[in-house]
Amino acid sequence: MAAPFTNCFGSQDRSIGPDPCSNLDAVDTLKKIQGIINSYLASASADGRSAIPTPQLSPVPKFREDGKGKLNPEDLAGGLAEAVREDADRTGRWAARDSITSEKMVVASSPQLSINATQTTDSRHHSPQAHLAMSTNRNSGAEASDKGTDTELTGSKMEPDGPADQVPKGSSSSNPGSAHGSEAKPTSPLNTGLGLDRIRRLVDEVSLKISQATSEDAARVVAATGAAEIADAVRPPGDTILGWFANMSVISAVRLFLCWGAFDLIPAGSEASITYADLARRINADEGLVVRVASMLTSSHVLVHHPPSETQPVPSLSHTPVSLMLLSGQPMSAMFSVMYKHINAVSTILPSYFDTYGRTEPVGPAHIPTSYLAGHPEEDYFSLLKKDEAAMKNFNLAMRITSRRVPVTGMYDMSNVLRAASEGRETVWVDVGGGDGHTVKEFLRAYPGLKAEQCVVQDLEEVVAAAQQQDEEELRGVRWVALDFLKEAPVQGALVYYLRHILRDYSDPVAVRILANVARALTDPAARVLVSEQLNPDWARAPRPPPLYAAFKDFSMLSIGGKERSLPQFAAVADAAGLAVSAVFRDDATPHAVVELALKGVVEGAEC
Ligand SMILES: C[S@@+](CC[C@H](N)C(=O)[O-])C[C@H]1O[C@@H](n2cnc3c(N)ncnc32)[C@H](O)[C@@H]1O
Repeated sequence: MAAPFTNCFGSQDRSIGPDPCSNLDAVDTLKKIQGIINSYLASASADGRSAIPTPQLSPVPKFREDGKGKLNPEDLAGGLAEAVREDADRTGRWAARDSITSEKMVVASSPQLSINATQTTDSRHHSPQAHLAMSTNRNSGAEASDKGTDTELTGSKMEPDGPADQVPKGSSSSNPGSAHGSEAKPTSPLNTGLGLDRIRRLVDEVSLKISQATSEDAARVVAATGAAEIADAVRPPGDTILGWFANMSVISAVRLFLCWGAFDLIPAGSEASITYADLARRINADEGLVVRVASMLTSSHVLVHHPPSETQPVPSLSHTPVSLMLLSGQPMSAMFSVMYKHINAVSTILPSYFDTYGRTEPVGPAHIPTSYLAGHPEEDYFSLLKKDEAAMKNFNLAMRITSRRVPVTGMYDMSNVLRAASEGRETVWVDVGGGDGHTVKEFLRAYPGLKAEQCVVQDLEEVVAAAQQQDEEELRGVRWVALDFLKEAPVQGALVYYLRHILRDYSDPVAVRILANVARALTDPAARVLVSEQLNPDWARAPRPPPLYAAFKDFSMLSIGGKERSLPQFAAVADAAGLAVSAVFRDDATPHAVVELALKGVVEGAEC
């Protein structure tokens, strides 16, 4: 590993943030949140129920089954309870299996799944029984930890039974893990999510997770996620839906300001602002219209509103750290355009897409929602992108976003890589689908022992040509090689083949094709393929719903025919490509991980 340094949390920092010891103290912030929640809890009714009223719904017929008429909700609660009990049993087994995961695991047997490259459907065929038997790697050198697959809050594995108030009426399940020792209170499905137990549990979870965070950045992610979850638990249910409308309006206003170039016209200095009138004049719009659109952005804290004052007699607008990320040329601004298309624009055609292709997961690479939206369903995502230079440029810029939620370095144990580099190995690192080289750059920065000359970046011809033109100083010496990873093997003989955010763009059959091509380049038994992506639990059987960020990333992948995967799903595609999982390295604040693969037969215990 690279020389660890001690951060303000007194432990090895695993994140490369601009300022891991910034002024925000996540622990203090959490204490304040706790104070607010505690005063709320103190004011809640004494019978243990939330002070938030249960919504009064119209008496519509609810549970119909094949036209056989209404089911008795009481019976349903009993039936549900039974189903939940069975599920809890299964869940318990899965949680137990997942809880033996450690920083580094060795696959002791190959997966029970098989996928062949011509298969046309994917995850629905994955048997829940498919699993990997795992044991702690004696060579890892990393302290074993019982982290669950997700370390963001909702996905945590701290309490496998899930919140007590998610147990439907009639269930005998109790809540032995509650920090308060309270028994699960029977609730009707209508009351789900409104109980005090859930709030107490969330507050405890946030506290615990923050105390476990290894860096300020990681603590911030956990505190922010936790605060949002607590807010969700406290919020009156109608407000939740009204909140969606507000979010839709914020997105629409951001898009208008981006299209009008309005963010760029606001001066960026800390004291600087622009009057509404001046902004309206410069974008050729009515001032009244600008005020209405900008109000969405000031009320959502994207921009700051300055009322008339003695020094500034006319009202004006200024930037926040959020709007500064939306300036032209900023990766997050470029990502907004990508996500707007993948999520918002695609949502307008999704029902028609599934009517046309059937309600199945897209298998791609062609006939995916984004190509259907573009009116060229026969094209795949990247072929369409290649034809639009501006869109391609925007996409590559978007890939550069740096966020603690999508880490690059800090997860993988680089000892072997650095040893090979110091021994003068010619080709150490090949970044397959490495774009403009921004991830290689992060590795070169974080691990000076690795030399640019020992690295190769491979991508589509157009992307490589554009990257070479940029001629970035930090990337001088890196070898650029054009390749189509759907058809060709990368350069042979490297120690590491690194695929970050590649497999998630594709369905299983296509992912197998890519991995099989990479496997053909592995000439050295020590060679490893590193898949750096989100690692999901089996969401349908997980004790808790996924973290919102994890869920949205997977959902947005649907529009390009891709998906985020669980470890058994990664193992299955690897197996079909002649590879096996040799180790897993998890991030400490997000579900991101590096899944290490080796040729089958060279991994300890793996079947040939
Ligand atoms: C989602 S981006 C990931 C980029 C980079 N690895 C990262 O983590 O930011 C996918 C990358 O794969 C490249 N790509 C797409 N199709 C490809 C193909 N058939 N052959 C080679 N590269 C391809 C894209 O140009 C893009 O750079």
